[in-house]
Amino acid sequence: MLTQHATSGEPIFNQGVALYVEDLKVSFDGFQALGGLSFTVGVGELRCIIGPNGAGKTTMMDCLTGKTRPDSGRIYFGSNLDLRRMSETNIARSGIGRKFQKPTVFEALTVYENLELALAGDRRARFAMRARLSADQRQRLDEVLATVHLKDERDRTAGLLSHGQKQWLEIGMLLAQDPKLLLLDEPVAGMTDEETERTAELFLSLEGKHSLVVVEHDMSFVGTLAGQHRTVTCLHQGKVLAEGTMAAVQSDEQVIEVYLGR
Ligand SMILES: Nc1ncnc2c1ncn2[C@@H]1O[C@H](COP(=O)(O)OP(=O)(O)OP(=O)(O)O)[C@@H](O)[C@H]1O
Repeated sequence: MLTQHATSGEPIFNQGVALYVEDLKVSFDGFQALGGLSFTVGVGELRCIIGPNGAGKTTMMDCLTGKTRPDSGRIYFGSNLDLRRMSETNIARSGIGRKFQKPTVFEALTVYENLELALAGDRRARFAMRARLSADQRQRLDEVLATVHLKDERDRTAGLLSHGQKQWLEIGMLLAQDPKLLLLDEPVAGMTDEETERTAELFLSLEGKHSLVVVEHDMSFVGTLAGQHRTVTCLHQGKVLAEGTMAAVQSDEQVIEVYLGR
């Protein structure tokens, strides 16, 4: 790890680590939401984070995006960027995209127009016109449409999409900006079983091209994502309680005690 870290620019992934979190602590009015959280996510890794309500998952995501400032600890993106010293804007520009639980697409615009806005980078820019896109950009959006299963809905008003399709559109809006790290907060909440399955396929198809951190309570979805080999991290009281394969975490006595139940 370098001793001098930058506060803007692109992450350098020369050590195979996309995200490095060490001993992160956050308190709200004396209540400790994160109590020494440490974990790393590899470049191109798909990592699921689970844990009971109040475990600190959202607070952790808020620290990664600069929304919440930790009291102490370290967060590095790549080997060079010190996220604790970066503004929310610079963190987003460096390639960290976050999707919140509730979709926030522009309902009155078409699917394609939503993607155009995302590509423009500034979601307030309501005048991003199709004609202004370069051939490369149009190709990129076509690829995104295919990736998020919305090719046939391209000219549909976003407000008319199903809940699952709106979630995919929002993921597409993130992908339009080609983030290196995607943070996804309860992405399948409220989805039908079929939509959930397709979302798992989508995330698995993104593995390797992006690093993904998925916070989710739906254990069957987490099981599909984790398969036999990927790492799952279980948080409890603002710390890592257990980390390992799905099978290992699911059979961990402490995880059963505080989260999965008997
Ligand atoms: N702004 C805040 N002010 C005070 N307490 C907060 C604040 N944000 C979070 N907390 C508390 O910190 C703890 C961790 O909350 P957090 O939302 O990070 O948990 P979580 O793991 O995301 O839970 P859930 O699964 O319910 O979303 C909770 O006890 C919560 O009440």
